[in-house]
Amino acid sequence: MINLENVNVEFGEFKALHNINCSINAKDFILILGHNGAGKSTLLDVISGRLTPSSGKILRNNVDISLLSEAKRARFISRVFQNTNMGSVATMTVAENLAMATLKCKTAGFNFAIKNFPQQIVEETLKPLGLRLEELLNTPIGKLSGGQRQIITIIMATLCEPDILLLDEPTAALDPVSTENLLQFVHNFTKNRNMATMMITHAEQQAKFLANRTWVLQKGKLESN
Ligand SMILES: Nc1ncnc2c1ncn2[C@@H]1O[C@H](COP(=O)(O)OP(=O)(O)OP(=O)(O)O)[C@@H](O)[C@H]1O
Repeated sequence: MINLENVNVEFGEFKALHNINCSINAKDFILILGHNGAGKSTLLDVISGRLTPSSGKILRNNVDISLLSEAKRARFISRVFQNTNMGSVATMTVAENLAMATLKCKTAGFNFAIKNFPQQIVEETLKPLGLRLEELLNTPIGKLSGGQRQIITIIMATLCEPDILLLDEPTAALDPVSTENLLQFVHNFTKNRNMATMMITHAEQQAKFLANRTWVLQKGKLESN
């Protein structure tokens, strides 16, 4: 589905990614491990289009997307950051944030989206979680706990059914119990979807039950693939 061919990323003299070759298939759950500065976020940056490779190619279904903008790739590649402020708006309610996320796949405006709030998100996604998040729809998202907000952010990132979900240390700001809950949520949420997930984590032991593949980056090189 997504293939990286001989991808290099250079910042001036410094080479952050060295000749990366890998493939990401539908339904893969790939853990990305590595020390600080190993190149993990840079790898997600180059896949999401935040960075353009210095050389090499990124293919989606055999089409070269290396020069496609981040905004255009967002239709099929969704990214969630450790800082939930980057994926949701604190002062807007949970419902407004979810409605806003539906706009990514439509041409309608925000007023239309909020007036036509998709109840199916409540019935099909929120209620089955059993976390009573549907009771918080009218609460500003900034008032939720870090774990609750991260769950809503991940749901928002997947409303347009991307091919691939990129999770950049989604548990980094969470306590151990919230980390367990979030990982369990991610497991339940991703397993029945026809979507690949790549997750950067420093919580390898806790997260390894999620993954069918584990990649380790070391000084910009992909050690296991
Ligand atoms: N815009 C940039 N300009 C120069 N160097 C950069 C830039 N972005 C990243 N780097 C360098 O590239 C290397 C890889 O950074 P990256 O953020 O990908 O590491 P990481 O594995 O995600 O680390 P961490 O676990 O600390 O988040 C680091 O040495 C970093 O300093």
